[in-house]
Amino acid sequence: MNVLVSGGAGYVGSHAARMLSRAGHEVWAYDNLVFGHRGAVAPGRLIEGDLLDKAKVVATLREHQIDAVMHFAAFAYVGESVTDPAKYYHNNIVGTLSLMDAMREAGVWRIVFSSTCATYGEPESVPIRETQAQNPINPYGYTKLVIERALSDFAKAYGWGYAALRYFNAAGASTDGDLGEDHDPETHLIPLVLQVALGQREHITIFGDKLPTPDGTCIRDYIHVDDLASAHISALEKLGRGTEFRCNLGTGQGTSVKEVIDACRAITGRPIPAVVAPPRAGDPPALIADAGLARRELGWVPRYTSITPIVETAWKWHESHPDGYAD
Ligand SMILES: NC(=O)c1ccc[n+]([C@@H]2O[C@H](COP(=O)([O-])OP(=O)(O)OC[C@H]3O[C@@H](n4cnc5c(N)ncnc54)[C@H](O)[C@@H]3O)[C@@H](O)[C@H]2O)c1
Ligand SMILES: O=c1ccn([C@@H]2O[C@H](COP(=O)(O)OP(=O)(O)O[C@H]3O[C@H](CO)[C@H](O)[C@H](O)[C@H]3O)[C@@H](O)[C@H]2O)c(=O)[nH]1
Repeated sequence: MNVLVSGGAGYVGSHAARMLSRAGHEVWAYDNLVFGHRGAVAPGRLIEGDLLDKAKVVATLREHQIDAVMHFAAFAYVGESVTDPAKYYHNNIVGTLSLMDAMREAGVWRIVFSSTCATYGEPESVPIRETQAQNPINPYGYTKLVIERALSDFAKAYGWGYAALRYFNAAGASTDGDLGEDHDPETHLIPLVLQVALGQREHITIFGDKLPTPDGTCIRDYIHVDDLASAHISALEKLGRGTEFRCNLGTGQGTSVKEVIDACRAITGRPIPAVVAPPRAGDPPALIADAGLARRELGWVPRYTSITPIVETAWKWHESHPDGYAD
């Protein structure tokens, strides 16, 4: 297929674009480079543009005879979405609806969408199944839920085929160390811990150590970025007219903040000072996917099921790219 990857110069999108291309698809990344990196995209495959520039999206879809869109482009800082919700509603909802209008105009009806476990809000129980209620507790999660709903309506009314993939915590980097996580500002746990290992930060702050978990720190389900990418390709290949597919992408394994830090100490061999601070507002103590549906429906099996190999790939990237893509 000819695939347009929105946000293809970003962290998850760049890994997916490369895997798509290696699987034999023709791939173009569409990114405004607000957070993306030129160096994360194969030469000649980056189209610089904004989701909100509908005319440019339509022209791009037509010029490259696009069959499907993988839609990663969004803003994704949970905290900022609370303090500046307008920015999130505008980019993640208006921007995505503009992309969807452009797809209709160009006759493109297949889309794989980056959703999030943040659409569940405070989980009713853990592990989280797709049947749980979705009650997001921040604007970021709500913007993603709105698009899930819009996609469902488009599937019913216009015969679109879509997959909304609810990632848990994306982590790790490509095994060859060429692609990795480079966010500015960085807020995610693993890159922050590895920046401490590199001497770029003095310590890692643990947000709470008296939570109702076995070691008192937050538990998350870390899913390798290449496993996310392979799930996207499996989902894409499954889309027919009217297909509606919504599923979690996680390993089903929980890892605590302390366990992540210990894994980073063991892998880097460097001391990583940690300081305990109060819990971060809105952080549920434990988020773990029930990952059964993706396995059953997509035949998808994550390659990375424990934190050690995930951190090993992340360390390979951070050690060889201490300044990220340096662009
Ligand atoms: N990283 C995670 O743990 C995680 C978890 C759940 C869901 N997600 C979702 O996955 C997707 C990718 O996340 P990421 O971590 O790779 O983020 P990222 O910021 O690295 O990538 C997003 C890319 O989209 C681009 N972009 C943003 N707005 C755009 C616009 N209006 N027009 C064109 N390009 C635009 C940015 O420049 C960036 O390159 C996001 O939709 C995010 O909400 C991420
Ligand atoms: O300096 C830090 C940073 C994080 N944490 C903890 O580490 C865990 C992971 O935090 P991240 O910020 O790496 O990830 P989140 O779980 O907050 O966020 C992820 O899940 C969200 C849904 O809740 C969104 O989908 C978001 O895009 C995605 O990165 C959390 O328990 C957090 O409290 C720390 O202790 N110290």
